[in-house]
Amino acid sequence: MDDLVIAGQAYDSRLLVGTGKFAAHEVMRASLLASGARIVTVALRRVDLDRLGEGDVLDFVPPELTLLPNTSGAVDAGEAVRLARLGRAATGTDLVKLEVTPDPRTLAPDPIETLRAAELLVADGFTVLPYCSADPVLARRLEEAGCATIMPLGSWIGSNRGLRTRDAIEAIVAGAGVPVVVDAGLGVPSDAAEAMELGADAVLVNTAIAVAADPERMARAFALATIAGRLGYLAGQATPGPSTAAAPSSPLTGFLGALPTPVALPVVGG
Ligand SMILES: CC(=O)[C@@H](O)[C@H](O)COP(=O)(O)O
Repeated sequence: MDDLVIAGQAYDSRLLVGTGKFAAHEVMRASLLASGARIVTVALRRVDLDRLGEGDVLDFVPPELTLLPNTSGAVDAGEAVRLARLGRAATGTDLVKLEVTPDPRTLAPDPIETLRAAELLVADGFTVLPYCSADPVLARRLEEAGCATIMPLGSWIGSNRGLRTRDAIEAIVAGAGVPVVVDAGLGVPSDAAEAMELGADAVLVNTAIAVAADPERMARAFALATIAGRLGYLAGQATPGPSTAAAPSSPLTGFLGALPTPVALPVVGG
């Protein structure tokens, strides 16, 4: 058993999946199932409450999965809090993925507004999972504010540029007392493995799965990569050697030294 535990709740998958950008709701549903994810995030602004039960995106999220509404589109703390409260009223969950992204070009999270919103939402009884810059000081402040996880970016949302924040993620992991979920920009399964090998507790992937030629297969690939990276981390990695010298994998001296004088091989066929 190696469950991901968030706010006292155990999940047997360390891959969280987003629901945007899929060509069709049916493809999304099949991909969610293929990913093995237990937590699925949905943008509250995409949910049409009047269409629930009539083909809204939420109708295609398998009911056994935990819904993590997000405040995507919010540009300041006030808007994020309003969206979160609407989401809670509509879905009945206290979980919220806090996103405050005022810059339309980078969708970079606003650290000050994110922290402010986190404080307000925690005080209001939410379980807050904040999307944030890869900044160990901010991560500490969010944790102190009562956030249930820290969700630093790997690279810009939707960029598929991989783990550009590797060093900062390592520093965050080293100091965090809550799960660290690397969120955004993971473009290929090996990016997820890399994040997990660094010691991240989980990863969140949306675009790379949704826009793949075969989203269902890509979802499975991310699932396996997440597991592989986690196992690699738990197994304890070897320290990299210097770039200028090899270290033989087989201890040649001991083996050759133990051999007796060469033996004459029998001649076959004449
Ligand atoms: C779906 C979500 O909530 C975001 O965190 C984001 O969209 C994920 O990033 P990628 O789309 O780059 O995977």
